[in-house]
Amino acid sequence: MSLSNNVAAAGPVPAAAVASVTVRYGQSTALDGVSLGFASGVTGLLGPNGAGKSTLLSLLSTARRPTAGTVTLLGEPDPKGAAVQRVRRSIGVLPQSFGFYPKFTVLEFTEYAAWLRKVPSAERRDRAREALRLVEMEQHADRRMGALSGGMLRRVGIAQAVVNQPSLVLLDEPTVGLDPAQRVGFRGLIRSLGERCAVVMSTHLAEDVAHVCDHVAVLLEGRTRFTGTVAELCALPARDGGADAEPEVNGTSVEAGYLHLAGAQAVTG
Ligand SMILES: Nc1ncnc2c1ncn2[C@@H]1O[C@H](COP(=O)(O)OP(=O)(O)OP(=O)(O)O)[C@@H](O)[C@H]1O
Repeated sequence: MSLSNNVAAAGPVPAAAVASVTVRYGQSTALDGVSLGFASGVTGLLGPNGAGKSTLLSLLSTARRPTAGTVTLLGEPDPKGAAVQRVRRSIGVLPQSFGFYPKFTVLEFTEYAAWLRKVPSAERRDRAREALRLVEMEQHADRRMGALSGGMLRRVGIAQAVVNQPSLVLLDEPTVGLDPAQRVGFRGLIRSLGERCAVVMSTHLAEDVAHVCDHVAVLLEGRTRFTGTVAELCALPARDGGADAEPEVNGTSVEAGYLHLAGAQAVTG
């Protein structure tokens, strides 16, 4: 794909990931010739249930390979074998739900994640503490995982995703299940992550996109329906309706832009 088509093509930062892919599950097509690039900052993947967001994230995490097409990750085109292992060390993933042994302490769990990501043993404890500091969970390092609130668990989920100091962080609906105050705090955390590396975040929540994302890709039925800045998404209804007012970028205008593309389908699922 040409970088001029990228979600996040602006600036001199090379793309952390470029996917030009089709994915089929048996007879059904989950991604149909999707071409997207992801660079620094936070890119939101917006789309209704079944649009293909999680499938795209699974390609970017190397958990799945496309049926057709290629995924270039951190400069490595179509990584296989040793290249996959190398690339995985620089990727962090927060899945929609993650398993853990409830008796693990927060620190033990985060160190375990560091071990999984092949962080050298001499560095694991320091990296785990640093990741917990980033998500403001250091003071809870000795608490058992099974005793954490939902919001705390999401924070530890981010800590385990960044413990290997990744260049690419993939977050699958990171704010689901958080109360409004936690969601606001979490958005700040994700924004600050986007200042260090490329973050790709799937979400159903227009408010999250408005407050967190630099760029947005809208997926509908396995196809890319829109790529651009959040302001460009918000401007769509006014542009196509002929109005010349610049809409303010907020959750309502992101939702209006999205609904303009998606017809009657609701953003929240
Ligand atoms: N393992 C699988 N086997 C068969 N079909 C699948 C599988 N995983 C996903 N699909 C199908 O692929 C399509 C895309 O699913 P995907 O989970 O990527 O969408 P999504 O946008 O993440 O949805 P949601 O917002 O509900 O999480 C859907 O039609 C889904 O039913």
